[in-house]
Amino acid sequence: MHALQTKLQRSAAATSGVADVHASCSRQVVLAPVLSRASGRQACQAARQAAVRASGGRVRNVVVRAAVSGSPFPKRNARLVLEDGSVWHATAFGASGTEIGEVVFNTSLTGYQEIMTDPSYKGQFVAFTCPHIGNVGINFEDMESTKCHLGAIIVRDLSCAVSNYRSKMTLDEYCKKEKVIGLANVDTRALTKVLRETGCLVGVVTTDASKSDEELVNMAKSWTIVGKDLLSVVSCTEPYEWGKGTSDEWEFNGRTKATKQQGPFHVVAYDFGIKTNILRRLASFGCRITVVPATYPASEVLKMNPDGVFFSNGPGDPSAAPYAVDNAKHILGKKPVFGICMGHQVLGQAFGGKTFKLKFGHHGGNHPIRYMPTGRVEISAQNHNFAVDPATLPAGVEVTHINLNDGTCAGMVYKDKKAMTIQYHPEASPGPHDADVCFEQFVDMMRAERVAA
Ligand SMILES: NC(=O)CC[C@H](N)C(=O)O
Repeated sequence: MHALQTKLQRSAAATSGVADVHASCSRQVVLAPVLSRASGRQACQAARQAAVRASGGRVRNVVVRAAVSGSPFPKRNARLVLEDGSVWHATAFGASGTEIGEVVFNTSLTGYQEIMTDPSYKGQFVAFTCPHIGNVGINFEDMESTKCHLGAIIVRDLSCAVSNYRSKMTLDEYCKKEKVIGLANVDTRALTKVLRETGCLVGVVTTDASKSDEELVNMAKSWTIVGKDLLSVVSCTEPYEWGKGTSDEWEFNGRTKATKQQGPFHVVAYDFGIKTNILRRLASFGCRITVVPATYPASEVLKMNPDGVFFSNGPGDPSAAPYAVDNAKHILGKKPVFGICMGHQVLGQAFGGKTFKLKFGHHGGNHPIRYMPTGRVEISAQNHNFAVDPATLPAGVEVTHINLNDGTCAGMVYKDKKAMTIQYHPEASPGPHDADVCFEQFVDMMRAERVAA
């Protein structure tokens, strides 16, 4: 029996390319650890065929199971150490090393890839409340930027089998490629409860066993995201043109056609860490976009005489990039402007308002927003830790959108200055489409300006 087991093991290992196939106590059961290169199903199928062949027909009903516990990825230990002194032990995947960042939790059920490639997460670690992450792998179409800017991801259960027709690599492989540290087997529900109680905390993740917990706590205590200019870190360095819209399956409301016919509208977009789907949606609504670096002088933007200027999403503290606020002040009133997320905060400051840090921010795909002029409620995709304080805004600025979870300002219109802003993500990536209409409103502003001129 032992000999047969060994034979089964060896042949299954050789055929399936699995390094360490082993039989369990029942000789018909072969465990096939899922290699990152082969999908779980492929590895199991190959192991089954090889085992049947090797038994010379004696064992027909070979049961192959993907060996889930520990073996799909060589087990490496990791820790997340928070500034409150707590130590969270984890299994590492992705890159090795030590990183520091602010820990936020994201409640989206889908879209981990879009979240990971959103440059607004620079300086942060994302803990996913969705307990199962990695199941659809990574594809090449849903990237929100060319790289991963966040410092680490923290998950409850890393899916070892990938099942999606577009998947090109596993999450583990992607994290290795992008040098992002992954932490699995963390009780993300407990972690989220801590962050909700105490507010956002700075943390250190490490795969380095030589560092003491105390050393890591001190590291976490000595760092803050407040006051750090991260816009210029993630921004493009040279201007570039963008004209490609989203694919046809995005035309769910038939609205882009009408605006397209009135275009093209030339938009200059400040890249504070712009998400690609914002550019695609603007293009779908008939815009030709010139993307410029975060520090690009407003005078140069105005020289291009665009129809409108867009201020993008971006990471970190809006008060740490005074140059962006100065540029916005220079442009305000001269051209129709639209700001999303960081762009909303930068414009809020340019209007004369102040921003402040929320306790644990908004990160998810299910935040209800009320559009005040009509009372319509939108479900929105959100990712921000700072907010505009409406009490500091001058007369003339209308708060048009309210986050119904906590009543914070989620959108503004400053009619006299031809400005509109929203604090969340109408590009729906990841998230619902409810706010897509914002792009149309921006185009309407630009058209009205053309007519008036
Ligand atoms: N998505 C964004 O633009 C985020 C804005 C800003 N970094 C914040 O945390 O509030």
